[in-house]
Amino acid sequence: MDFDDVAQNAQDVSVIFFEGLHVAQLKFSQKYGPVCRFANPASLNGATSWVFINSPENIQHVCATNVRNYNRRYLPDIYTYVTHGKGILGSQGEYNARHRRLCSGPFRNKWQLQRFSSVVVERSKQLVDIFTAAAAAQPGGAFATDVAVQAQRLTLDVVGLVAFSHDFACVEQVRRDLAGAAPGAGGRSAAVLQDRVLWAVNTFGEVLAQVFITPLPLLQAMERLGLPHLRQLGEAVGVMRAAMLDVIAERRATLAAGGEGRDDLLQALLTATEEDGRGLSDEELWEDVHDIMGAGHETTATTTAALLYCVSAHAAVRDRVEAELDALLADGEAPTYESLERMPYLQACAKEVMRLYPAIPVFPREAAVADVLPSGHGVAAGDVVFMSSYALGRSAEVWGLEPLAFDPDRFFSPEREAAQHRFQWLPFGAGPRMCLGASFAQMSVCLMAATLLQRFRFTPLSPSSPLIPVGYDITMNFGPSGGLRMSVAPRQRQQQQQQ
Ligand code: HEM
Repeated sequence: MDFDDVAQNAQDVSVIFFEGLHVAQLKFSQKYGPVCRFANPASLNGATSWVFINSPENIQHVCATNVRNYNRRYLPDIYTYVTHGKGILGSQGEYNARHRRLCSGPFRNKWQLQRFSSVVVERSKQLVDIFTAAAAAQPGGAFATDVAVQAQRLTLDVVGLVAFSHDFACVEQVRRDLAGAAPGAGGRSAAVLQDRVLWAVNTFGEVLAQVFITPLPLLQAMERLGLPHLRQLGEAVGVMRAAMLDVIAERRATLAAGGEGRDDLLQALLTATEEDGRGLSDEELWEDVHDIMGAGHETTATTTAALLYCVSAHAAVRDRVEAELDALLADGEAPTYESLERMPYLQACAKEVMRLYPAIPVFPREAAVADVLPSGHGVAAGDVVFMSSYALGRSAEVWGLEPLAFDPDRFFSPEREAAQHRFQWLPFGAGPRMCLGASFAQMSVCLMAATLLQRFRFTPLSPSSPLIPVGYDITMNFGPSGGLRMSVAPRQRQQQQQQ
């Protein structure tokens, strides 16, 4: 079947470049239907065309039925430039599959997840204590803060502890922040940065986003000219690499001396061996741990912040979440891994948040050979097939009328959930390159939100609209509204309110 040709006029190109691929994908599906072909505007990687698909049936074909033809993730040239095909995110084929196997173990294993859940809850409780003190210090018993910044601090602590038992102590920074200085304005506020490693983590993400679709020859020219972007990127990678190699050397020395190991990702990787008995080199180890931190930190933070916002901005939803938490947990009792499954409504809220605000909005693949999609549209060898959880999540064809309404019952009502296609809710992507931290992320987001919503009521200040105006660089951010500023006040348990 021919494409109802072809999205490539100047207006369409400007949507891609100025509004982003995720918005383009949504707009093109509204304008041209669920499949459209786009002559590659940047000639990246020599691919012939970009094919945008936005229907669960076609996505199922690419990510499951004929996945062999699409098992290469399309990677912008900057990835190859930085990672040289190493790490999990920037690699392909057998290297990627091998490293995914090694790294995903701890994030799937129930025992490890349970252990990681205590890290999440302990650090969230520390934040609760800090918030409680900050509220008590205010005459009105409430204070205002950028919840996106605080969620970023919380998740950076959690991911550091879980990945390599390093405590960034960012949550402690919240205490100092609330005691005096004005709260930071955005997700990457300078106030978050406590040491050079944190500077490096954030600079890495920022610069990567700035040169995201710059083709390789241009990157090489920028390097020759010594432009600041790439110099900063190189410096950030150098700082992260040196810090991580120190941690690895220290841990290897402890193990060699018969010292006690740790229950973290690094330990799992240090002791992992391939069938041929070979372990990972230090270089391979640092790339993998770095990727897990990079992929897991901001994604989990922004999702948690968006969840706190959405629940708080919808009074009826907030009342149901509070009722669920108060019925389940006694006064002062912290949520646990086990109690999560008895929070179906909060879990439904988290899913609804990820439908509207997926932290990573697109997941592209390259076609190895020519193929025909279930819709009858042809794909040529080398085409890049773009799929977008953002466009899928906001599609009226997929979700019915009012796709932008925040309605957690889509995932709470068994009948409504049963009517959904298996490939229509995909915030973690799908297929062999799907997010390997999905279970850990869902658990962390819900446990952090439960610990905070159990004790506080959040009131959105800025923005205050039901729909959050989000932006995307590599991952989602709240730049368009300058953060997620909310007032935070301790709340009474619902039973107490009724007395
Ligand atoms: C709410 C939080 C998160 C969201 C929404 C999210 C989403 C995603 C998405 C959409 C992808 C690309 C999938 C694809 O191409 O099909 C991805 C990849 C990845 N994610 Fe996550 N992620 C989250 C948290 C995490 C966490 C906590 C970790 C680590 C513990 C993690 C580790 C990874 C890794 C390593 C990859 C690359 C996989 C590969 O290239 O083979 N993510 N994530």
